[in-house]
Amino acid sequence: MASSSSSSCSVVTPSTPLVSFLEQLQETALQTFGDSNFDPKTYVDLPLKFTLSETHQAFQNLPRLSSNGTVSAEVLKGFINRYFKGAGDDLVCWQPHDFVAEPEGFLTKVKHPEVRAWALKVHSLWRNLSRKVSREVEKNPQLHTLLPLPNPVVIPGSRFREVYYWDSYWVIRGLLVSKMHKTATAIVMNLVSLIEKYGFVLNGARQYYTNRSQPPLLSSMLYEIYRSTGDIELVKRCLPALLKEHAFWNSDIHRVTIVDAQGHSHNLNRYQAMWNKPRPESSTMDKKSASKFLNISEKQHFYCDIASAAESGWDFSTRWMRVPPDYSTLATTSVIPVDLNAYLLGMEINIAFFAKAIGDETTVKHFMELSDARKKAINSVFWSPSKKQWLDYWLNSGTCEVAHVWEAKHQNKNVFASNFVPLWMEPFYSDGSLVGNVVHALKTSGLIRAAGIATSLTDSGQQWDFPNGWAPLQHMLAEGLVKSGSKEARLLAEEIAIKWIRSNYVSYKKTGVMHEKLDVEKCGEYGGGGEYAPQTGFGWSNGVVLAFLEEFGWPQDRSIDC
Ligand SMILES: OC[C@H]1O[C@H](O[C@H]2O[C@H](CO)[C@@H](O)[C@H](O)[C@H]2O)[C@H](O)[C@@H](O)[C@@H]1O
Repeated sequence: MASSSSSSCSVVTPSTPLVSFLEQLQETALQTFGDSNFDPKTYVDLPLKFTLSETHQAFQNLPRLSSNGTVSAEVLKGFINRYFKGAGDDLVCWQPHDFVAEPEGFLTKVKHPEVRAWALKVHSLWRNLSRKVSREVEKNPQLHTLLPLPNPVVIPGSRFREVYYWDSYWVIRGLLVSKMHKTATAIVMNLVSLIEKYGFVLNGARQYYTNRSQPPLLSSMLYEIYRSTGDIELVKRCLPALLKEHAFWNSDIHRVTIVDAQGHSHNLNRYQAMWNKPRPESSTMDKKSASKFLNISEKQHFYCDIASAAESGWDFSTRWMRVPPDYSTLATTSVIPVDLNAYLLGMEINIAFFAKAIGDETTVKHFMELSDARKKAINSVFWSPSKKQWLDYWLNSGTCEVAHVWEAKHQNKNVFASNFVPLWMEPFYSDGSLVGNVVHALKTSGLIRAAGIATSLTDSGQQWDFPNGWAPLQHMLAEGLVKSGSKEARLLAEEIAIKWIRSNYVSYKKTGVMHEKLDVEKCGEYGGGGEYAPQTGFGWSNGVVLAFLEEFGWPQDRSIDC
């Protein structure tokens, strides 16, 4: 069965000759080196030393083995050394000017000496993760898939050697705890520069990420910085870009109309990449996964659904599969996701807030109306009165309906941490009776495990599923609970934060590094699954540990061990 969706996936961003060539190199490298320890992303990150045509010519002239037409390992290694710099060599290490080893007023509520020493270590990791795009990229952009950016960046770490959109939100939350307001502001300005150039914030700052975005949290980054600096000039500078980003997310490809049980129409949004080919950074894998589809349009749909899952940040998860855990039934563009619509509600509320701050009443009125409408849509389409949480909504497959008629059976009854993300948004966390119900639903959901909140209840082998726990999910849910002002909700948030901090601490002590994701079944163990080896560094994990320690502190007499 082809992955089908109600969308045509017909909007496609053109690829560049450089990316297409590097994909060819990636394919050859897989044939030559084999798939053990093979990371396809390495090859599309290689900066060229000479022009593309010289490099291409030399590649075509490589001697092939007469037995099977491939290139020998020795020849290919020699070619790569001669014609390419190393992956990541086009970023230079950078020492942020606003970093100090122990900032004044840093984590005053952390009294436990070991935890405090570790928190200072985590704080110091900003120096390891800070980079500047090298001048070379600006001078010769045609030799690099890395995109030039005006300011220094903070990267997630390891294979993620460029800036990422939604990761940046939790990096900024950590930087604010570290009193690094300038670095935080520089990150926002980089993302604004991407909107000015491409019309939206890219998944990451690479040529091969220009076909999709990621969960839209730029307005929330700006909101947090403004709350801590009061920098109104920054707000004025960023607001036009936010309006442009809002238009991007509400354009035809992302917008879906649902007619609810009472006959009211609601506009909601979905993820949809502007792409119908293998993702260049994982091209060899995507081609293999799509090989079961014989028909070209089925393949194109499948590729679009893969790239759209990457746009969701949840790449990959049973959330996007019509028949979980069968990866070939991925149909991301047929899902209206709860979390995306919660983020867009946040964006609309934030834009109204910024417009108010600068005295633009017309924009305030327009965005208040939009946020009211979205709140109603979230209640009508996603809310489940019996499960007391918000459920993703499946669109009918293979239809071209302009408006979809809501049916209860299309709500995805499976439990995901994303079902609770609306609680992170003011209209929901400030509703006292709703909060009580949602807290009860979360407590009994099965998601809260020994070492944090699980992503889902399905162990599919995909990284955005059980038993993995991800820093952003712990943070959004815990912060929503705290903001509700309910005592019971705060206690639950604190329980989640304590488990998460302990597990991060113990895994750090065992391995000497911070991890991208953790196994919530086993305190102190990092996570796994998915298409690449577990990564370390790690931007959002560091940010969430610092944000949790700032909110909850750590008393001297509380054990930090698992
Ligand atoms: O190379 C495979 C995929 O990797 C990225 O996704 C994962 O890492 C990101 C950076 O930490 C994170 O934002 C995302 O949530 C992770 O799933 C990348 O974003 C994908 O586009 C890419 O295909």
